[in-house]
Amino acid sequence: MATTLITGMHEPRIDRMQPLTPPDLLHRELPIDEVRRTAVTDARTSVAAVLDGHDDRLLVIVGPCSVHDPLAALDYATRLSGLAGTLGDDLLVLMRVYFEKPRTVVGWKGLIYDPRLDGSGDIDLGLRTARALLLRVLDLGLPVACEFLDPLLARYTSDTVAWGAIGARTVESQIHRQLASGLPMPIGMKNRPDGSVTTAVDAVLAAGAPHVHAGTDTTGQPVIAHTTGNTDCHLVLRGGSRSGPNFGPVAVEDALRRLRSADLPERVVIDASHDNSGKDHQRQAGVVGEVARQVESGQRGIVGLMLESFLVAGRQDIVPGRPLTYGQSVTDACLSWEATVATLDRLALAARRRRGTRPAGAGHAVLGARHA
Ligand SMILES: O=C[C@H](O)[C@H](O)COP(=O)(O)O
Ligand SMILES: C=C(OP(=O)(O)O)C(=O)O
Repeated sequence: MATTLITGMHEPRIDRMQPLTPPDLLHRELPIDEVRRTAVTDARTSVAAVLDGHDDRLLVIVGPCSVHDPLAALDYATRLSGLAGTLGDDLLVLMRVYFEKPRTVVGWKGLIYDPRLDGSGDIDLGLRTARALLLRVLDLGLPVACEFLDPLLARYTSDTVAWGAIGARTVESQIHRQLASGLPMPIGMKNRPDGSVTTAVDAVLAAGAPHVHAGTDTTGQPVIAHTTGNTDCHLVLRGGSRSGPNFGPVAVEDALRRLRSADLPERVVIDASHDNSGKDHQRQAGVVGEVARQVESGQRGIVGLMLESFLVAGRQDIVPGRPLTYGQSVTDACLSWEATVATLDRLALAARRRRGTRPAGAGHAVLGARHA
């Protein structure tokens, strides 16, 4: 399909256009059967229950910064599904299976955009590879988390996803807030890269409201979409380039206060990576330690954590002609598998200890309330 060129266009800055398989054809080629569909629906319900405080486990979204090698991702998923089962009484574990990378300037944009990692940009192959991997991860019994970056691509994979993110670079975009308002899973809104939490609170409010927007249906046909609003949206604290980390008790209380003032449920997910760790993977464990202390001292506003983790610690550059280290990130630096196990054990202990603490009275009374 990728070789057919679309002709007759006179766009001076478009070199060429190629057809892209519409979502429904890809769905037919790589179907989500009833068993997987039920698993995704159940996982979304479980995530919402943790967000609402009806389930006292911690939500943990963990996995590579980006998938670049489906085999290594599946290897990781196999290990994580075992660990998720062992810790399942205390943690609700989802795997980060991220295929779209929002870049600060330029760089490799993820497996969907460039599955060969060589700039050839075969998005058709990327979507096929991504969907096939998502189905295999589901078959391991592991729910999946993704970032939704290009609204046009969301329908290719959204039926497999239990938790979605709107990233720091797009959280201020009305287009992404509209998208989130119609998506069927809970969506985490990240604070802006500079650290603005207000922008993400605004995004939670905006996505909770109904919208009418232009989009495409699963056949690729342009449509006017009328959304109902997504009340499972919530804040993700990822630190900021100007304001610094925001995982400590003061920053967490400040975020919860902002949510309360906006009449939103007081709940935050904390991203241990990005500007909370200065993108230094070794510092993620320190962030988790601090967050675990808050959780076990009874902080119920912290409903979950995000970790960037892969098989091998650190990161590597994509260099043409140089083989890549198996299981190591090609975007942000990740925790090793061994460090991940220790980190998740620590979080499970914190969730257990929190069960033994008394819920704070007035402060968290709105936990569990659904935003109208
Ligand atoms: O999570 C990945 C990166 O933080 C994000 O895509 C931005 O990366 P960049 O600043 O290297 O472009
Ligand atoms: C790009 C990411 O994060 P952020 O939007 O917080 O930079 C990510 O989680 O992959």
